[in-house]
Formats: sequence, structure tokens, C-alpha cells
Amino acid sequence: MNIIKVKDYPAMSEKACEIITKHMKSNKRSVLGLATGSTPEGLYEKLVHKNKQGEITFQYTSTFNLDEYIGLDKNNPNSYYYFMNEHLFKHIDIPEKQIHLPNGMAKNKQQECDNYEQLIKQAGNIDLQILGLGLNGHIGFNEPKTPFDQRTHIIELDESTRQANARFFNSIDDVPTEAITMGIATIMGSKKIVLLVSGEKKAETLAKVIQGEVTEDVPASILQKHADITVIADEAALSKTKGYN
Ligand SMILES: O=P(O)(O)OC[C@H]1O[C@](O)(CO)[C@@H](O)[C@@H]1O
Repeated sequence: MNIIKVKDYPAMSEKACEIITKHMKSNKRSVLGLATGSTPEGLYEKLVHKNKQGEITFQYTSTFNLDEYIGLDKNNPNSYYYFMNEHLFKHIDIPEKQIHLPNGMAKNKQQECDNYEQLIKQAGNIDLQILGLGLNGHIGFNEPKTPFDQRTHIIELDESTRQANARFFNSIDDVPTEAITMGIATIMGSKKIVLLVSGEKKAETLAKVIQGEVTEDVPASILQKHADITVIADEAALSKTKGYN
């Protein structure tokens, strides 16, 4: 694992933006894997800025998001499609047909998972995948105990994940109980991975991810086995990782 320690959240976003910009400049037809959540918001803001300045273009870029809630349509402000549109897509020059998220409203959810997996394959797999880290070690919505060999699938959300994400909803009862997520095997198939982590709250989990046992109890620990993984974490997030605190 290549670990980059930065001061704080703005520095994490800046470093991530630098890496992605460099990647996009040397890979014109890049396939990007994108994440939602609070973590990549700063990064997206910076990418929008670079696009508006004409430093990078998304015209030939395809994107695949990690996950989507089941039961929320694109126009629901809590759907991940809506989030991505608000924070990135509507501000950049990406053609709509090159944007992909699982459809949480699909009639046949299993078919939707299989189709999504197929689309990723057809695109030649993800070139660069951005990841955030769940408090319980999840990546995408792969909750603890998700088998490492799973591809895109339907997942029942952990109560802790629903609680953590309840801040975006009117009440906990409105938080969906299920989602469609790229599987760990799908994520591990990405050529390059950048994991972003900020804040003291995630320090214990990050220490397990970097230095703990590789176990399905901590889904992100599998990243230790990826050949090209960069972790960009701030001082608070690394405060419990030996040698980095
Ligand atoms: O960035 P946040 O809001 O802390 O969320 C961390 C992770 O949790 C999720 O939002 C899912 O709960 C992921 O998409 C994200 O990577």
C-alpha cells in the first residue's frame, strides 16, 4: 500500500485531485470508478474547477459509481444519482451516456446487478477507482462479512451504516434497508485504487485496514492485496496507525 499522509480534509482533496488529474491527462479514454458520501465532495469540487478552467476534460471519460440505494429514483435528493449530479456531473462536460450508476428502481434487481457487471467488463474494467471508507470498514456498500469473491450484488445495509447515513434523511425510517453495490471482486478488478480517509472517527478502522488481518470482517482490509493502491489520509485518520501517527 502506498500511504500518503496529509494534514487535513482540504489537503486530502487536493492530493486526490492531483492524482486524478495526472491520470486523466495521460489516459484520455479513462474509466473512472466513483464514490459518494461526504469524503469525496471536496475532490469533486476541485475536479469541477479544473474542468471549468479547461485543464481536464471528461468528454471521453466513462464513470461507474460504486452503489445505489434500492427504492430511490434518480430525482430523489437522497439517491446517489442525485448526489453525483449535484456534486459533479451537472457541472462538467461528460456526455450523459458515459455515466453509469446501478438503477435502484429496476424491476429485476438481480438482472440489474448482472447488467452492471457486464457494462464494466465491456468498458475494459475500471482504470482508477476512488473509494471512501465506511465506519465499519465497508467499501462501496460491502458490509462486514460480504464474501471477497462477490461481484455486483444486492446487499442488506448494516444498522450502523443506516445510522451513519441517517444525517442525510428526515428520519432513520426513511433510510433504505438495501442497496446495489459493486462487489469486492469488482472493486479489486480495478487497475488502480485511491482510498480517501479523513477524520478521527475512522482512525481505528483505518489502522485495521492498513495493518490488521485481511478479513471479511473488515472489508477494506482486502485492499492490502491490491497491486496498485494509494491511501490518502489525513493526520486525524492516521492517528491510530503505527508508524504514521
Ligand atoms: O464518506 P462518508 O460519508 O464518511 O461515507 C463513507 C462511505 O460510506 C458510503 O457513503 C456508504 O455508506 C460510501 O459510499 C462511502 O465511501
